[in-house]
Amino acid sequence: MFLRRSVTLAMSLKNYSSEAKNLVAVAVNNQTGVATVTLQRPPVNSLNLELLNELSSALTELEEKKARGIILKSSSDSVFSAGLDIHEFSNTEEGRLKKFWTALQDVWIKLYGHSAPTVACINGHAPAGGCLLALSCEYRVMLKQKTIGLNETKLGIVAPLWFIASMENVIGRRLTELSLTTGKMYTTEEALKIGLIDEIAEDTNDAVSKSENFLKLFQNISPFARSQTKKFIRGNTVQSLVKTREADLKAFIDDITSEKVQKGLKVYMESLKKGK
Ligand SMILES: CCCC/C=C/CC(=O)SCCNC(=O)CCNC(=O)[C@H](O)C(C)(C)COP(=O)(O)OP(=O)(O)OC[C@H]1O[C@@H](n2cnc3c(N)ncnc32)[C@H](O)[C@@H]1OP(=O)(O)O
Repeated sequence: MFLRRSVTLAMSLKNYSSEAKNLVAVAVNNQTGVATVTLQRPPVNSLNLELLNELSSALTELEEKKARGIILKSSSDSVFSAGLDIHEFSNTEEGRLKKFWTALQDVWIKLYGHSAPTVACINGHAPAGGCLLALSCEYRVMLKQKTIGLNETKLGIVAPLWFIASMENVIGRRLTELSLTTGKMYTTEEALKIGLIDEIAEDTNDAVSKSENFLKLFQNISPFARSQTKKFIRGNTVQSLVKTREADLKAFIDDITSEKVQKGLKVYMESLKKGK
């Protein structure tokens, strides 16, 4: 019965792009029903509106098709995701800004509360929004010699409450406060020490295999019992954004379009380019 469902899943999943480019690829293993969702927007998988929309559709379809697990990874071995595409912030066209933030909220709500067990296979650096995606999963395997963290204060911006909650639910309030206020980027080894990640991998193959091993823990667990338990544990966090989406969107638009933040972002982008 399970095998039949898996085959259906594999056959019905398509590439998630409404455009010519595919920014997110989904591959489902016929035997296990586990989906590998790969971010593929070179050079750094920065999250723009189109990528977020594709990721959101992929997560919906994997929910509908009852995927048995999700591994979220990058097509690059260097960067998992550089976080939100900073170019979206300088686009002050309000219509697009609204769609962009709403798409990010959608992705977070779907990923954080997904019925399937989720693993972030962090095969590269994961600052800011990249770290948020990883924190939204249930388990994190990260390549050695990379960095991860919520560094928003370094850009002169304030991480929304749901970014903060995502970290707090993993490493606790004290460390979250220190991490966010200082905009700390942790090395892989430091991240393991504080519980921000669960395992270190030598390379991407090793990371995928460790991610698959985590998902094997659920082979003999009822998917219903597992996902309901996850819902009980994560439900309040998800609801806190669901109930305040409009206010959160307004706060984002007000913050990001302010002259002070725009100036700071310009300086940050220049420093990124100089850092080459
Ligand atoms: C008020 C509401 C709160 C909003 C919340 C925001 C959360 C966010 O996610 S903000 C985004 C924060 N992200 C970062 O600070 C990451 C910045 N990037 C890096 O640190 C590095 O790029 C990297 C460690 C991820 C990768 O380093 P690497 O040496 O491999 O690549 P680079 O040469 O630095 O970058 C290549 C290329 O990509 C551009 N770029 C990098 N990050 C972003 C980004 N987040 N958005 C847009 N573009 C990005 C970088 O400028 C380079 O472009 P050029 O080749 O044109 O110079």
